[in-house]
Amino acid sequence: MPSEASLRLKLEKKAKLVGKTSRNSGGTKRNEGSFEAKNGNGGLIGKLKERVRVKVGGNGNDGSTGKLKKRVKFKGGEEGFGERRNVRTSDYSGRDGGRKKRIYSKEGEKLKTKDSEVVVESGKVLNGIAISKKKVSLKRGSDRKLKDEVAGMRSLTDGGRMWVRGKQRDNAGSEAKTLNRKATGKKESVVLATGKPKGKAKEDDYGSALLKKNREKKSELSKEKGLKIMSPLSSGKKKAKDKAGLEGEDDAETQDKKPKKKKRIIKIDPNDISNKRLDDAIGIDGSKEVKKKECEKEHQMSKNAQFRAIQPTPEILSFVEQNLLGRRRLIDLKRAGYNIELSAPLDNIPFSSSPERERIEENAFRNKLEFFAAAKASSSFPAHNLPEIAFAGRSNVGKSSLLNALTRQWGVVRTSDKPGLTQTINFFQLAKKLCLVDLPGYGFAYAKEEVKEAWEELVKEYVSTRVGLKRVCLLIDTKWGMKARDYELIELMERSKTKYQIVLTKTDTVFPIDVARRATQIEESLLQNKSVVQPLMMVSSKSGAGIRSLRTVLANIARFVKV
Ligand SMILES: Nc1nc2c(ncn2[C@@H]2O[C@H](COP(=O)(O)OP(=O)(O)OP(=O)(O)O)[C@@H](O)[C@H]2O)c(=O)[nH]1
Ligand SMILES: [Mg+2]
Repeated sequence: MPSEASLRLKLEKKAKLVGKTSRNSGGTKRNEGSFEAKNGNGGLIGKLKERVRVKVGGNGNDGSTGKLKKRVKFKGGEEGFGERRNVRTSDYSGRDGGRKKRIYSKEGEKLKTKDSEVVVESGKVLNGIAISKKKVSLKRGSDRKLKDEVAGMRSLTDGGRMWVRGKQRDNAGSEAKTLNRKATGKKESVVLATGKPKGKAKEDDYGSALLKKNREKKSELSKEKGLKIMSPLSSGKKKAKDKAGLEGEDDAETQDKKPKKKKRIIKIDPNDISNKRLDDAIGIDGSKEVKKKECEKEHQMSKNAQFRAIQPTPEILSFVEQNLLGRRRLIDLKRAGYNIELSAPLDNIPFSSSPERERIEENAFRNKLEFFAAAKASSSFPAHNLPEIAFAGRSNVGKSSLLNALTRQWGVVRTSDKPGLTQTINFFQLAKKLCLVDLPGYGFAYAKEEVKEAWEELVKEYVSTRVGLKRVCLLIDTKWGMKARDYELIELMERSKTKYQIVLTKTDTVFPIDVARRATQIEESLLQNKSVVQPLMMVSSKSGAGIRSLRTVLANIARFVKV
């Protein structure tokens, strides 16, 4: 019967195989068969299926003594098997013959045998064989063949690719090439690198059959998964190739087969108010507030940059220099002959000739400054029988101080570094010649909102309705410039056709160039205004700079005004 004949044939084949295996374990033949590799001391048998088993004779010529098996597990590379694979190798020590042992080697760990040492250098390699890793170093010359066996194992696990290291690279490499060529042919064969330059790997029926089977299985797998089987070792090189565009046709096909990732496009529904978008909400860390602050800072910076870009007119620059306006060192003033012990030293007129002094003494400001009325409401304003000059401006700008500086009568008008000291309209007269009016300030002040509003209303009423008001000195802090409330008052005075003159105060707090810049800036901003009186004045009640000039300008009002 044909079935009996085939059974008999199979039995005979098995019997043959058993005979060969026993010969190999004895170490008499070397590298015979694709799955057999032996060194001088022992045998190695590798089986590549889903698992690869390697037996290495640990000590002595009898390979049977070293039968301890280890299991090496590694994951297939990205383009590799795509599944876990097990590799079994024997323990190099060979002491615990026949007993299986699972060893997970770590990086740098040395696996010692009696005659050899295997060092795993890096990575996830879990055994001294280090199939998927870079370097396996072996010590002692006698174990060079073991190294070859390891290389042979690599060749197996690389799916037929030869991987030979060391001195035998050239020879073994050539062998590998030959055998690879064979493998690509119709008759598939698998070869172990023997490590012997002169030795030639021979095919074994059993081994080749196994490998063929294995290859078939792999190819089936790869077909199923649409992936090319590659070892983890070769995956790096493969990537490099991919980059260089050296991909073969097969690879290109494989790439084509890979499903392309679809880009997720998130559409925002403008009508959806269920969830606020990030832009609409204040971040948990207050990012919106931070952004706002940054914007403000940028704006501020740009404003400063704009201010620095102002080119002062030559007239203003010369005025600043002549009147020693701006921040000056007291030592310089002392050297120039000014008495810095006195208030407003620059108004001392130390080197003035007597006619000059007389002229100053003659004007209205030489007279005694007298307080005569205070008003909290328009109804309590005093009768207007003198030409009036009012001093308006933000709180703490230096209105009261300027009155003292102009008359050089310190202490008549109360001043304070606390904004909001003057809370009523205070009327002062200079010997029945001139009336000076100290107005409450507007803007920030230490007072209740309703009280401040009342002041503002009172000031607005005064400057727009007061009969006999000849000029309003609108005081602006040189450092800060014009603010919104200042423009508000200007608008009001423009409407009521009240004459006003801009006076920059506290010029001693900034550099001379900045005094000139501020003056130029304000003059330019008020070019269209009709009620503004030129020139713009610059003073410092502290240093006395510019006080004389202002005094002269204001004294002229009194001189030419007939009440
Ligand atoms: N450095 C400097 N400080 C000044 C100058 N003029 C006034 N001050 C100071 O500024 C502060 C406010 O001065 P005041 O004259 O009270 O200001 P104000 O405009 O009357 O203030 P309110 O009455 O609150 O509206 C005081 O501490 C003064 O010493 C000046 O020209 N230079
Ligand atoms: Mg005041």
